[in-house]
Order: sequence, then structure tokens, then C-alpha cells
Amino acid sequence: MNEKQLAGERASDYIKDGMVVGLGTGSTAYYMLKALAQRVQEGLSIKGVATSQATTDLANKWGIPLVSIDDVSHIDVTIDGADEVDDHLNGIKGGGGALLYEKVVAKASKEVIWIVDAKKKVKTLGAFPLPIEVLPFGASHSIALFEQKGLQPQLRRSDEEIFITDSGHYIVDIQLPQDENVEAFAAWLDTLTGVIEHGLFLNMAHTLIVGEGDQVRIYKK
Ligand SMILES: O=C[C@H](O)[C@H](O)[C@H](O)COP(=O)(O)O
Repeated sequence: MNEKQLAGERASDYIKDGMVVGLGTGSTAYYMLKALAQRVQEGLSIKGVATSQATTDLANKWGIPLVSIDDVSHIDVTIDGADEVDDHLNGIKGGGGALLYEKVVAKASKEVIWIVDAKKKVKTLGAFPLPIEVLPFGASHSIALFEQKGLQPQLRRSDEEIFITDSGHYIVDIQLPQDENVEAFAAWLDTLTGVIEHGLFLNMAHTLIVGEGDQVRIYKK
């Protein structure tokens, strides 16, 4: 079994009968969804809140019941992947472009669990480019600002076309400055007009499940 599968399957154990569950996006969340679908088939009763169209499609295909985030007062637990996670359980997300809905769902959740393979557990965030979701209107000005700050922005593309998020925005991938405090950098990003959201998820995860070789390691905040 690969590390992503180990982490994803273990995470599905955290889902209990009657819960509203935030369903993450990506190749690791895929395994959690698969394990959850199996449990639903065996009689587990949950309601899922999907974080992307891709996850909605998988849940529909596998018979996981979904509700809209606006039809629930809270989410009991959200299980999602991440691109990098440090020792404080701060992370970078958005490698698959789902960061906006993922952050909205995480913020509505009582508990957030991340599932990753071992290479994503890092000492310092920033080897993975930081995804910034920007408004298409004026995107060239957002990119110019990042360029001016030395952040090496790259407008994300998919098969030559500009990548469009589920909510109709662009993604600009930048290099996280290594000499700057991540909280301060996230706070600066939050002030920028035209920036819809960014992939720094700070103080959001409570539990990290890492598939490492043929073992699972669990870290708590
Ligand atoms: O936008 C995508 C999400 O943040 C994913 O959860 C993240 O990129 C990790 O994906 P994967 O498990 O495929 O590496």
C-alpha cells in the first residue's frame, strides 16, 4: 500500500456515524473518499461537504451523500490533503487549485485532519510554490506586484490554457520568501486587492496523519 493510501485510509477511521464531514481534494483525499464510500456502503450515515467539483464527482460516483455547505451550521471534521506541512501543522495547500473552497470548509470545521505522504512533512515551508488565487480582472497587475516583490510569479496553466479554479479565478504560483515570517507574509497577502485567497493555511489543522513507508504517524497540534 502506498503512503497516500495508508494516510487516507487511516483518516477515514475518524469519521463517525451522524457526522457532517468536509471532503478534501486531491490524490491523497482520493483514498480517504474511497475508504469512506466503503463504510457508507456498509451502513455508515454521514453528510459530506465537498471542497471541489472533482471531489463532488467522486462522491457522486461512489455514493457518498453530499450537502451544500450553506445547508449545515457546522462541519464536524474535515479531512484533506496538503502540499507541505511543518512541525507546527502550518501548511501550504492549493497544488490542485482547490484552496479557496478548502479554506472555507476548513474554517467552518470543528476539527481539521490533514493526510500526507512522508516527503510533504518539512522543517520550513516554501520549497513548494505558494498558490495564490487571484481575480482574472486585473490579474496582470497582481502578477506585476509579485514580480516587483521578487516573488517569481507564474500564472498557472493547464495544457497551454490558463488554469481556471472552480470559482472562476486564476492561480498565480509564487516563491515564499525564506527570510520572512509566514504569519506576516500571509497577513500581507490578505491585504491585497485582487487576491481572493492564498494557500498558506496557518493554525487550521489539528491533526496530521503521515504515511511513512509502511507505517502511519499521527501528529497533534
Ligand atoms: O488544491 C489542492 C489541495 O490543496 C490538495 O489537497 C493538495 O494539493 C494535496 O494534493 P495531493 O494529495 O494530490 O498531493
